[in-house]
Amino acid sequence: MSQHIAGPAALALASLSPSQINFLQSLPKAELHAHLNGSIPLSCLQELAAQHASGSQATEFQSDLIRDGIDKLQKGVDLVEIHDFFKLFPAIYALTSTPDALAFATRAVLREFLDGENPQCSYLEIRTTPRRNENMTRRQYIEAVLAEVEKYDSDQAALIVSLDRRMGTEDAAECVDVAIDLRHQGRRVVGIDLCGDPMAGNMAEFETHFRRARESGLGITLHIAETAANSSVDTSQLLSFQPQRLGHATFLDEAAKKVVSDKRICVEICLTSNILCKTVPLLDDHHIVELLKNGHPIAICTDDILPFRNSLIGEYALLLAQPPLGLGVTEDKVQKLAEMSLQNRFK
Ligand SMILES: CNc1ncnc2c1ncn2[C@@H]1O[C@H](COP(=O)(O)O)[C@@H](O)[C@H]1O
Repeated sequence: MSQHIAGPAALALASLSPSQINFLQSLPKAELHAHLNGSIPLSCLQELAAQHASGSQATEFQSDLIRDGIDKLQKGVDLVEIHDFFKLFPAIYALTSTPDALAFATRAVLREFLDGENPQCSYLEIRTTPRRNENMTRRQYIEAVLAEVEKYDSDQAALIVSLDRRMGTEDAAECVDVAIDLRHQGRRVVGIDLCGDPMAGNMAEFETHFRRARESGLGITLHIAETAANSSVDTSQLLSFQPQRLGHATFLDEAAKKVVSDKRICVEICLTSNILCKTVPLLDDHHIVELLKNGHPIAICTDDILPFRNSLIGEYALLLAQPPLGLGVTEDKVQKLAEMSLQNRFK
């Protein structure tokens, strides 16, 4: 594991015995909610920054943006609230703006999760939002990432294409078109996600895109009710897209909770992310407590290991560690949760 971990996951991990750590490392488990550009190892980003600085095209504005962004990530981000989180990405995006740089970053992310003596997981569904710029089309973006994903076995890695809540309908349609087309060609695109600033966009406009994706056999996962400000209308609109999985689902109202519970929709749980983005004050207040009590399907995930400085083993340590550092879940139960994550992968 090369990623430096810090914060709640690191404290929980440090409190475990060597045999508990061995237990967590040996558990087969799936990482189902990891954003590509939020999961780039810092050392890889620094290498991309060095290449960028030596390139002739670097403008002063971009160089300052990148230096400032890397500096923040290196020190460890301290978010006042979730909206600060999204401001981290322009610097990262400046470094992953060509197919080569994107492929380089994707290789590093895949290695981080899947390679080495103690890989973080046995199966990874990496997700990313296709960007178009002067160097690449959205299709070229997806193909650059997918080519790296497909270097791994189909039981190890797959791609989810993310739509951003801020996307216009034509851009969203283009992403879904490419995902469907690649899937029809037998390529390893397994799902469509909806992510981005939780307050942006009109979800009614996404209905047609998710219907088409569903009808083509792609899995659907949606960031939902990530902040207290997300409305019931927004939440019920998203549930009408018939997702198989939900990201965060922190602030579901009672009606939404009933739908999620009745349909046993898997919730992708990102403990460190929610605590650092301050949507959940303490581990004990996290909605995982209720989901665990109800035996609801969940998958433990990292979200963005670059800014959150966590790891999948660290997130599992938050389950196993004794309170107040962790939730004190038994090994038997942790094992079942790891199995559950594998059962909820997209096909
Ligand atoms: C903290 N919780 C979150 N909530 C919502 N969206 C998030 C997110 N974490 C990451 N993203 C989304 O993923 C993008 C980065 O990866 P890709 O460029 O797609 O690979 C971010 O720009 C944001 O839109």
